[in-house]
This record gives sequence, C-alpha cells and structure tokens, in this order.
Amino acid sequence: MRVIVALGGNAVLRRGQQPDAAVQIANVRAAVRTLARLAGEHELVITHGNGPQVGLLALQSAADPNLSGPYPFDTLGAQTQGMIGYWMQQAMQNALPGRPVLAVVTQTLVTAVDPAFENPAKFVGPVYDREEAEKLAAEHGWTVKQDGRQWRRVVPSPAPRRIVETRLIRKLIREGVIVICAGGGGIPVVRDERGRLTGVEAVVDKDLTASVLAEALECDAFLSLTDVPRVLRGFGTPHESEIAHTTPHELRALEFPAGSMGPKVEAACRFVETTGDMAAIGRLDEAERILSGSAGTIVTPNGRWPLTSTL
Ligand SMILES: Nc1ncnc2c1ncn2[C@@H]1O[C@H](COP(=O)(O)OP(=O)(O)O)[C@@H](O)[C@H]1O
Ligand SMILES: NC(=O)OP(=O)(O)O
Repeated sequence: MRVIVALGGNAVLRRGQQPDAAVQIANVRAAVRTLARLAGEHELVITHGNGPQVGLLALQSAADPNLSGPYPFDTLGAQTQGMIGYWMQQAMQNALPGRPVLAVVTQTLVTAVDPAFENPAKFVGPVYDREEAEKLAAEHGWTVKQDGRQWRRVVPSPAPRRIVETRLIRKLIREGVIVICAGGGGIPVVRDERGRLTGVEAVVDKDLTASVLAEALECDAFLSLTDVPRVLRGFGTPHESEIAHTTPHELRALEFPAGSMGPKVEAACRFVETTGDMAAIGRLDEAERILSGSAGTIVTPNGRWPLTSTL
C-alpha cells in the first residue's frame, strides 16, 4: 500500500516539555522507530506538524534587537521544515541503512481571499494562562485564544489547495524514496496573475494538507497519528465513548473542536469521501495495528475495514 502519515506536533514536542533540540530529537527518534516498521511494509510519505516550533521561532525572531521586525510566518515555516525534516531524515536513515530518505522543502498553494485571514485559528507556540496571554497579545499585536484549559497565540490558517511540488514528490516515491514533505502543512504561498509564487503570513493545518497530498499522490491510506488512541464521542463530557469504525457521514453529524480534533476529522472525511479509500486517527505507536484494523478510529465509506468486496 501507499500510506501517508501526518505526525502530530505532540510527537515532536509534547505539551510542557522543554523545547530543547535534544528533547525533540529524542522524540523524533522514538517516532521513527514506528515509522521505520511501516516503511518496511509500505510506500511511505511522512508529513508533520510545526505548531510549537513555528511559534517558538516567531518569539525568538520578535525578541531579536538586530531585526526591524519578526520574520514572516512563511519563512519561519520553511525553517521548521528544514529543522524537523533534518531530524526525521537522519533518524530514518539510521533506522533503515541503505534506504533512500529525503526531506523536501514544500510549498502549499492557498488563496489570498481565504476568510481564514480574517479569523486566525491555528494555535502556535507555547501555552500561557489567560492573563499572560492577554498581556503578550497587547504587547505584540497577537490574537490569542483558549486551547483547552490554557491560552495560545493563533495565526491565520487558510485552506490548502495544492502542493506545489506534487509531481516531484510522486517521482521520488516511484524511485523508492521515503519522502518527508509538506511539514507544518507546507509553506503557505499564493500565485499572482503572472504565475509567480509569494509566501504569505499563515500556518496551514498539516492534517488538511496531508489529505490534499494523499489524494494527489493516490495514497491508499491516510493516517493522522497523534496522542489519543481513538476519537471520542462526547469528548470532555461524562458520556465519552470511543469511535472504532465509522463513516464520514457519521462523523460529520458530530462536533469537534476547531484547533485540535476538528481538522483531523475533516481531513479524514474529505479523503474518504473523495477517494473511497481508508483514513484513520489514532496513536503513533499503534500505527501498524491501525492499518490491520485493530486500533484507532478507522473511517471508510461503509464503516468496514479491511474493505470487503461486494462482488
Ligand atoms: N473528540 C475528541 N476525541 C479525542 N481527542 C480530542 C477530541 N476533541 C479534542 N481532542 C483533543 O485533541 C488532541 C489531539 O489534537 P492536537 O493536540 O492538535 O494533536 P497533534 O498536535 O498531535 O496533531 C487530543 O490530545 C485531545 O486532547
Ligand atoms: N501546522 C500544523 O498543523 O502544526 P501542528 O500539527 O503542530 O498544529
């Protein structure tokens, strides 16, 4: 099978962890142990989040007295692709000596008139208590929003339309390369009337980008791997229940939070609705069990997996 994995920001830096390079490298190595086993069985494309890292780079850039202003988010997104891509590429090369692995700087086309530019919704950087978040917002001109019990900076997150480097990624897969691409949802760019690309101030959602890429690359399965074993019905209520096998229709009848599970569910539903193939949401260390149908929330057109032929 051709499998695309969208690795949650939590896999690289868990909430509350010190954002040192050594901490993140150790987390990436642990993640790669699972991913390397998948790559032994399947053609593998890996995308990853960058919310904590891009927010941290934005803070560093804003605090640099040598700059006239912070670096824009497209540039910061490119920095996170290089950094996390390098960590993953090296960990994968060490785990699978002899296998070709490549991290690709990747741009994602968005549109300048996307309403998301008027309503920042993508959480980036560290969490704060409300008072500190509001103080920082006033100081730096940020928008901040509640993320669970805490508060975080939010930036615009326009919808991904196409991954600019899709054809090259397809060639790499055909050559047997394990491709790491579209990190942080891809660097957001717009095309002008003369066809030229320019970066924009935004952070694209990596699950939504992964589903667009999965469709374009004709992937058989789209796995959104995070820190919860399954999507919960009634999340945060006394009546929580795990969803094991489901359909886009059933999922769309439920509500999920915009900054976390919402985009994962939307991405999974879109991929299944467009392709008729399988999408799943679950824990990174259960990826193999998810593909065999015994873990995760598995989304298929008829709610069954493995898909059974009606012929
Ligand atoms: N209905 C739900 N079922 C399970 N988890 C949920 C649900 N709604 C929100 N969440 C939260 O979503 C989180 C995963 O989203 P997120 O933190 O954005 O993941 P990642 O950074 O791994 O992409 C979980 O840790 C959980 O707290
Ligand atoms: N860009 C992005 O979706 O990052 P996270 O997964 O870390 O939120």
